[in-house]
Amino acid sequence: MSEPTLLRVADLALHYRTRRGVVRAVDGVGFDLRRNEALVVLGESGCGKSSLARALMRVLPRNVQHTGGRVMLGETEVTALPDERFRREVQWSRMALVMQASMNALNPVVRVGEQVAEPLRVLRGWSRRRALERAAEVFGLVGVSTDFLSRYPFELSGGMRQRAVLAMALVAEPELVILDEPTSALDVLTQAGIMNALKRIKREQGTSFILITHDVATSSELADRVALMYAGQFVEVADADAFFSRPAHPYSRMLMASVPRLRQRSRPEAIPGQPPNLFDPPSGCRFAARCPHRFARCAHDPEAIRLGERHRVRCWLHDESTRRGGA
Ligand SMILES: Nc1ncnc2c1ncn2[C@@H]1O[C@H](COP(=O)(O)OP(=O)(O)OP(=O)(O)O)[C@@H](O)[C@H]1O
Repeated sequence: MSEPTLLRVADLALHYRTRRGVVRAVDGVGFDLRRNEALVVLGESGCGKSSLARALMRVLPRNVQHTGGRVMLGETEVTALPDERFRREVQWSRMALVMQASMNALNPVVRVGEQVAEPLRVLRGWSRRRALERAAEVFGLVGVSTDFLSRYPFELSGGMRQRAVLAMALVAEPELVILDEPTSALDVLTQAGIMNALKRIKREQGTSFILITHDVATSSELADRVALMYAGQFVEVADADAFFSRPAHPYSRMLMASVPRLRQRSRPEAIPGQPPNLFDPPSGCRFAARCPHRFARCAHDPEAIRLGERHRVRCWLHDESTRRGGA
């Protein structure tokens, strides 16, 4: 039996105000996530992945011009909560974020265990001792010896610091953890160790994850679902098996062909051209300028077309009338 839905996101938007105009970094993103499910969000640099995480967690810079959409976490309409209630009832306790490069943001003069325990002291009012006991438990979960609880960040390797940051995100037992490029600054063995820890946590704790990355190979092991983001939008969302074996969007197919593989004789293919400018994205399909299959209909914004029960693709090629030859 499938798990119940944990997160429903509809029409999520985050636009920034800049001197050059408005940047539409997240522009109408929608998806569902079940409990105990991991969604990997893939996409080229600058397509809006970190902004998506910020919008979900309300970690917003000052120059926000517009936020929009609806986010439901279980039965809670998160987007309807005032900031203060969101911070008290959702941030860290139900939804936690490990931001890009956050392992470098640990406080250098506070022992690691104290930092990991802090959300429990602030959010739940736990005593120092009780919070440290829970921190020790979570250290075990993420594969860090409890000896490190009393160390300072500079005494830990990069991999250990990243695990400590992960422990901090997990300490209050959130239902959902969002990880933004959690392993990109680390060597491959350390990356693999952290991905294994995530898999174990998912299995043992039933946590849901949104893992943001541009690293297709590393992320594929954890993924139950995959979303491919392009120019502020999700162009395809599917079960991982379907995405990796039968990608439907031309951009997904080109992305998969660009991933280097062991034993592959031919060179991986680069995707020609550049993503569109997010100041003034084109009015039709945003990938059309780079797409070898573009046709007249691509001048209109494609809808999210349903290919299977949980497979959506934003491409006119998959529309019934195109397939019948009526485009
Ligand atoms: N505070 C901001 N003000 C203005 N523009 C911003 C701001 N933050 C991000 N952007 C722009 O929004 C777009 C999306 O950025 P974002 O960091 O979300 O992309 P990303 O896919 O996470 O990229 P990367 O993989 O390089 O981190 C980019 O064009 C970026 O320059």
